[in-house]
Amino acid sequence: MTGRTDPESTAHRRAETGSQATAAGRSADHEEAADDDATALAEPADTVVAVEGLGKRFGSGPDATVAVDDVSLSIDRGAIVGLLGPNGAGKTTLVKSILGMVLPDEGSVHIDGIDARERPRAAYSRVDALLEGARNDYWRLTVRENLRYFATVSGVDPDSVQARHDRLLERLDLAAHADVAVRDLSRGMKQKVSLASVLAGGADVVFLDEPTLGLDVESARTLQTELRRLAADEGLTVVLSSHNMDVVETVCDRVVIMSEGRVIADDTVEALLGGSDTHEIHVTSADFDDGLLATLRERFALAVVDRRDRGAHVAATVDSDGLYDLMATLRAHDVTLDRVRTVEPDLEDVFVDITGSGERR
Ligand SMILES: Nc1ncnc2c1ncn2[C@@H]1O[C@H](COP(=O)(O)OP(=O)(O)OP(=O)(O)O)[C@@H](O)[C@H]1O
Repeated sequence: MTGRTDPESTAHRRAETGSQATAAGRSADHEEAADDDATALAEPADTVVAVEGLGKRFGSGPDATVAVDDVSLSIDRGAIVGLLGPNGAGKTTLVKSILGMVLPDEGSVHIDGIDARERPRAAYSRVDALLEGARNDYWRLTVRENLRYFATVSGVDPDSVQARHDRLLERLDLAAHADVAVRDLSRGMKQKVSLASVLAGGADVVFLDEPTLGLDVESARTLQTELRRLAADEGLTVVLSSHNMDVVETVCDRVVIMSEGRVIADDTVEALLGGSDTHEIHVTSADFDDGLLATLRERFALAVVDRRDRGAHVAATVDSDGLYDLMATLRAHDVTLDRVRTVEPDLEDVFVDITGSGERR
C-alpha cells in the first residue's frame, strides 16, 4: 500500500471545506515506522472494512444524542454497499467515524486488517471519500491537472496512473474537457470531476455521499456503470449513500439500512426485495360503485381511486393478508375484474416498510 505524502494537511484542508475528505490521521514519526511494518505485514484480506461495536454520542446526560449505537459491519473487497436511513439515522456520523474524522466513543475500525485508531496512516492510505455531495477541486486548474494533483496528494506518482486518468476521463465523458479549467464547467461536470478526483489516486476503498447529485440521467448512468466496472475489474470497494433509491438499487450489491443509530437491515438487494411483503395491486372493474368504494376505503389503504364512466380503477398497497382480504372482499361483492395488475416492490417500498418512515433515503 502506498502512503500519502501529507495526509494530515490533506484531511484538514478537505474537511474544512466540507468537501472531499481524504481520511488520514496523526503523522508522528514513530507511527510512520510502525506503519511501514504494518504495511509490510498486512495480508490482503477479503474483508476490507471491519467495524466492530462502533458507538458515538453527542453531548452528555439526558440531552445526549446517540448518533451511532453499537454498529458492526464487515465489507468485502470489491463490494458496492449502499448506506440508507432516514434523516438523522446516523449515516454521516458512522461514515465519519469509519474515516477517522469523528472520534467514536467505543468500538473499532480496521481497514485491510489494520487498526485505524492505532495506525491511521497505514489504515487510510488507500481510502478516499466524497462527502455531502460537495466538491473542492481547484477551479483554476484544468480537469486533468486536478486529477494529477489529487493523485499526488494521495501519494501516487501521477505519471504512473496516467492510463487510469485517461480511462476515467473517457468513461465519465470528460475527455473533451480534460484541458478546460474546472471553473468553466457546468455543475454536473464539476460533480464528475470531483468523483474522478476521488478515484484519481488509485484508492481501494471510496466512500461516496450523493455521488449522482446534480448529474443528468445519462451522466448518472455513466457513473454507475463506471463504479460497477471499477468494483468488478479493479476490486474497488464502494460505500455509497444516496437519496436516490434507483441508484442504490441499480449499483449496489448490498444495502445497509440504519435507523436511530442502529443497523436495522443488512442484506443483498435481491434478498431485501424478495423479503418484502408489500404488494401494490391495481384493479379496474365496471362493478365498482360509490358504496363498494366506500367499503374498500374503510378497509384498505387505497392509493388511487379513479372513477370511470362505468366503474373505477383502484390501486392499493397491501401485505399478503391484505391482498387475500381484498380479493375475498371483491369476490363477496361479485365484482368482475376487468384488469388486475400487481407492481413488484422496489427498494423504496422496502425502505419505507423496514424503517416505517415516509421519508425517502
Ligand atoms: N456534531 C454534532 N453535534 C451534535 N449532534 C450531532 C452532530 N452530528 C450529528 N448529530 C446528531 O446525530 C444524529 C445522527 O446524525 P447524522 O448526521 O449522522 O445522521 P444522517 O443519517 O447522516 O442524517 P442525514 O440523512 O440528515 O444527513 C442526529 O440526531 C444529529 O442531530
